[in-house]
Amino acid sequence: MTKPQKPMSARRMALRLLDQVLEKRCLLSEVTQGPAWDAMAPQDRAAAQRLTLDVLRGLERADRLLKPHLRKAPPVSVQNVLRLAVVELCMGGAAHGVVNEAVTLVGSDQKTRHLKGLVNAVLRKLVDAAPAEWAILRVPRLPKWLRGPLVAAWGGEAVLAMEAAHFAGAPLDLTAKGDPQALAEATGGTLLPTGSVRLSAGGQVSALPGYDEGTFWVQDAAAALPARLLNAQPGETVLDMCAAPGGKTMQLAAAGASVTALDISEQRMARVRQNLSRTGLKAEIVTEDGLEHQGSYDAILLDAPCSATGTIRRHPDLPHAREGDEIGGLIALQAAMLDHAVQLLKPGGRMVFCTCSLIPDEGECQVEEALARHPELKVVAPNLPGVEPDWITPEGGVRLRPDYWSDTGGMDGFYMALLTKA
Ligand SMILES: C[S@@+](CC[C@H](N)C(=O)[O-])C[C@H]1O[C@@H](n2cnc3c(N)ncnc32)[C@H](O)[C@@H]1O
Repeated sequence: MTKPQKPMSARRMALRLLDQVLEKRCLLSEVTQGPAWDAMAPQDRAAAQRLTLDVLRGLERADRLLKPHLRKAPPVSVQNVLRLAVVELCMGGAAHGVVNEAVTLVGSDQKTRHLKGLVNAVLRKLVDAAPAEWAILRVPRLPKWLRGPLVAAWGGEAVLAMEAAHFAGAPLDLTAKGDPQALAEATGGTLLPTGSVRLSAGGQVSALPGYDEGTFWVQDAAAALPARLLNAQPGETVLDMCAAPGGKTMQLAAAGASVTALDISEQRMARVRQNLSRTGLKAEIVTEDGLEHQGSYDAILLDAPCSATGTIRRHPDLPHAREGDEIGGLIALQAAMLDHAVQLLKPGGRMVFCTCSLIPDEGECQVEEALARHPELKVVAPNLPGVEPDWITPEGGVRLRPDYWSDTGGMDGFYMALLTKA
């Protein structure tokens, strides 16, 4: 009989995740699963995830602190041990424990054991001065593949502000199934002008009052706006054309609409089912390619697949795991889905097109081009509480950016437009 394996420690798992993101270019969501992950206690999984996110956000600073002490770059797995240790030291970790743990981690692998002395020496040199130096280094920059297009679209100053927002990370935003004021009071959160409830990050979501009863779900304040813009009415037939994991499906169902939640991915659809079951909300589930779907709806929400570059505050793995080469294909898919959604919409019906992208080709340009292809479409000016006049774009959509609301915790980058079909 094989002996059951001891669950991995949070640091060891964080290193494995960093290797997979930085070497194999996987997204964290693709690798935070599997037997080793499942075997860990929930608090260790949370700690591993937090350490990984901290290192990815601070990677540029960690490398700048390490560089003067490394004549030659060690193997990536050892670099990651050093990066993790530096980030922990600079974020207030106890020096003795952090250094010992790093040396132990390098020593436990036969291939890197010979580098224990180097790791010990480098970290001991950094222990005293690193935290103060860390604090004055520049805010980590986005990689070139993304920074270039963003500077072209929004200007250098705005991109610096976005990078500051990415580095700061994101608070925890909730959407209420019912009264948001009551949710804010029950959870001790702040009611935001757009109707979401904001809490500081770090708490255990499932321990919040009302979680088991399904009185809320986690959803960034920006991501909660497209469904509000669609303003589904009780009894209306609404298609959520890219539904998983279901944040917007739940909003539409909570509004009393008769919702069809469609997504191409069966695996992701499982999350929609879980979310609906926890919140006691109802939707018809269809697992299908949206481009093949047939039907006729009063309203459609098209939250199209995109580069997700608006979510880097919460997913700092994305700029490291991607290089932008998939964006051309995504833009073509978004346009095809928009065209198909127009066919599925009843005359007089309305549709929200949205993407969690910061790249105008996936937002503003899509709507401008759809208006040219479909003379029967018109943009309706948004009329939503909390939406500031500066956020409205020339073609009539809403542009949200991570550097907005900078004093109160920011928001994801998003684009959305409400369209009606004559
Ligand atoms: C941005 S996510 C949707 C997020 C979701 N609306 C929410 O609020 O929770 C995009 C989704 O599009 C789905 N998708 C990609 N291509 C699709 C297609 N051809 N038809 C339907 N869904 C598709 C992906 O599986 C993914 O779940």
